[in-house]
Amino acid sequence: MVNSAYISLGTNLGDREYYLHSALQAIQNHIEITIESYSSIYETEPVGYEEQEHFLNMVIHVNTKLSPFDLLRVLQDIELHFGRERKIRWGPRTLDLDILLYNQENIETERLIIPHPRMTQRAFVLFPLYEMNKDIQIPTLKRPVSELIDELQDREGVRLWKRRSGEDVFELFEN
Ligand SMILES: Nc1ncnc2c1ncn2[C@@H]1O[C@H](COP(=O)(O)OP(=O)(O)OP(=O)(O)O)[C@@H](O)[C@H]1O
Ligand SMILES: Nc1nc2c(c(=O)[nH]1)N=C(CO)CN2
Repeated sequence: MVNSAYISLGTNLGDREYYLHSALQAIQNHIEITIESYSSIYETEPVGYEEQEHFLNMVIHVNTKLSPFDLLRVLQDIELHFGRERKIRWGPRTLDLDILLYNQENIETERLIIPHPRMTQRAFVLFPLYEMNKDIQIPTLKRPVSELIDELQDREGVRLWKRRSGEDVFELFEN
């Protein structure tokens, strides 16, 4: 069975664009994952731990035969390959790959929680997700992403950085 998943990408250390493109390539190269669509790339102010550089964030939609647990393992291997170290909670990182949604499933285990437990309060996740699919439902809440955006406490600090202009072509966004 082919499953539909949304994955968020984040980076705020080193050559941020290199890490995003490398992660996309590594995901695309996996034989059991196909990237169906990409959001634009957003530059975002850090949330949670504020004494750090701005992030680049984006969301992708993939089809995969992998279970959610196998998908998590693949993403964690890619994070590690690109030098991810876990030092400070919500602190700086070369690459962070989170599973936001997996079909319309609700999973609650020690290793994996889907929908991602903090996604509904994170403008840096909801804006790119909304760009890709305005009607997508968050299964635990049974509400569309558009309503969550309306209710966000803090929607500042998320700026379009590179607009998606083709299948995998990004153009610098001119203000
Ligand atoms: N939906 C999910 N996607 C990715 N990791 C998850 C998910 N649910 C639970 N986890 C677990 O969270 C652990 C910590 O992940 P990570 O270090 O990326 O957290 P973080 O990025 O610092 O913070 P946050 O989880 O708030 O984004 C992982 O080891 C993983 O087992
Ligand atoms: N703007 C922004 N802030 C964050 C991010 C992120 O990807 N973007 N990731 C975090 C830990 O997952 C903590 N804070």
